[in-house]
This record gives sequence, C-alpha cells and structure tokens, in this order.
Amino acid sequence: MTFSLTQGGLYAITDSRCLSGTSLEQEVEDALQGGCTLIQYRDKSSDHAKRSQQAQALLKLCHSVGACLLINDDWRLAADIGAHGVHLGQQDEQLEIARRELGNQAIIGITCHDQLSLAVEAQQQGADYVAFGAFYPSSSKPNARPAPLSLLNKAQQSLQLPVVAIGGITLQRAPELWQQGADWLAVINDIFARQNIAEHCRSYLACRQPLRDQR
Ligand SMILES: Cc1ncc(COP(=O)(O)OP(=O)(O)O)c(N)n1
Ligand SMILES: Cc1nc(C(=O)O)sc1CCOP(=O)(O)O
Ligand SMILES: [Mg+2]
Repeated sequence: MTFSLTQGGLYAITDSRCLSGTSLEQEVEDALQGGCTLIQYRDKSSDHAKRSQQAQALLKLCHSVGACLLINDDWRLAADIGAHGVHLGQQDEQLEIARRELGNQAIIGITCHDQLSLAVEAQQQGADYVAFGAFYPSSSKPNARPAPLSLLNKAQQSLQLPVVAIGGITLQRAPELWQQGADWLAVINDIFARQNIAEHCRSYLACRQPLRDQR
C-alpha cells in the first residue's frame, strides 16, 4: 500500500491508557488490519523513554503495512525516530520550526478548532492537512471547543488541503461527516475502546465507499 494523504480515510489516535485491555501495539495492529492508514501517537506523559519506545514500536507496525505514523505535539520525537510527521495544536510549537527541523517530506497537521481563518493561515504556512473539531462531545477531551458540521463544507470549498474532522466521532456519526466533506475522520475512543477494533474500522471505511463511488 502506498500512503496518500489526499485519499482520506480513517485516522486512529492512540490514548495513553490502553482502552481495549490488550496492549497499545495490539490495538494499533488491529486498527491497521482494519484499514486505518494514518496513526497518531498521542501520549501526554513526560516519560521520554517510554514515549520513544512506544512510538518506535508503532512506527515499525506502520512501516510493515505502508501506513503513516504522526507524533502528537513533539516534532523532536518525530525527528529522533524518523516518524512521518507531527500533529501540532495552536498552543504547540510553531509549524515553521517543525517544518524547518523535519524537512519538506514530513507531514505536518494543524488543529484549527472551529476557525476557517486558522486553516487558511496554516495552509499559507505550508501545513499538509488541517483538523477541525470538536464536532460532538468527546469523552477523551471533554473541554474541546464545539465546531459546527457546516464548517466542513466551507473548508472543502475554501482550502486546497485535506480536511480532518475530530471530536466524539462514532460509527453512527461517520456518514454525516463524510457527506459534509471530511477527508479523514480522527478517532480515539470509538476505535480503541472497542473489543472488535479491526472490524469496527472496516465498518467506518465501508460507509465511506458509496460516497466515493458517487463522486
Ligand atoms: C487530528 C487531530 N486533530 C486535533 C488534535 C488536537 O490537537 P491539540 O489541540 O494540540 O490538542 P492535543 O491533542 O495536543 O491535546 C489532534 N491531536 N489531532
Ligand atoms: C485530541 C482531540 N482534539 C480535539 C479537538 O477538538 O481539537 S477532540 C480530541 C479527542 C478526540 O477523541 P475522541 O474520538 O475519543 O472524541
Ligand atoms: Mg497538541
């Protein structure tokens, strides 16, 4: 499989707790088996050794199937282990610095909350994708600022970058997000807290297929 950001799909973001009761590696392996092609390693702890070891293990899994691993917040860790890139929020280090340190091939995604203007700015600064949310209440991030579904369509009309939707996404909610114009659905809880991760991921991708066939 050759990874392509423009193809869109399912974007699985890890949680520092092992939500399914197996192991982080097993969870990610299952998500990859289910067709996720984009994985974000998100661990807010300050245990650098653990973070580095876990991220390297996930990178190996991603390499084995041609998927892409991004590191949340920390471009240094991404550079150290040779990950594909980084996801940065508005409070994280600047896109400009991450781009300079990681190079042009790296994938850099930017959180834009509910603001198209932040996305336009990120696009001008060379981001590879923009993420909007939270579209629904999220148990993983209860204080996330809400974003309206209509933003997805506006973003598709005004940007030339892949658009990621995040926040409280479930399989039931996936069709409306694909329909509104999301290229990627970024999900923590509704992937990793499940017992049937691979099958559940396949169901997400299956409900996108009819829309792709129409376009
Ligand atoms: C795909 C994606 N979108 C948004 C976020 C949130 O990033 P940020 O605002 O920096 O918050 P934290 O994830 O760092 O708590 C994300 N991680 N991934
Ligand atoms: C990490 C994150 N960022 C958000 C934002 O709105 O920027 S919502 C969120 C949590 C997403 O997890 P879940 O799929 O479990 O709701
Ligand atoms: Mg962040």
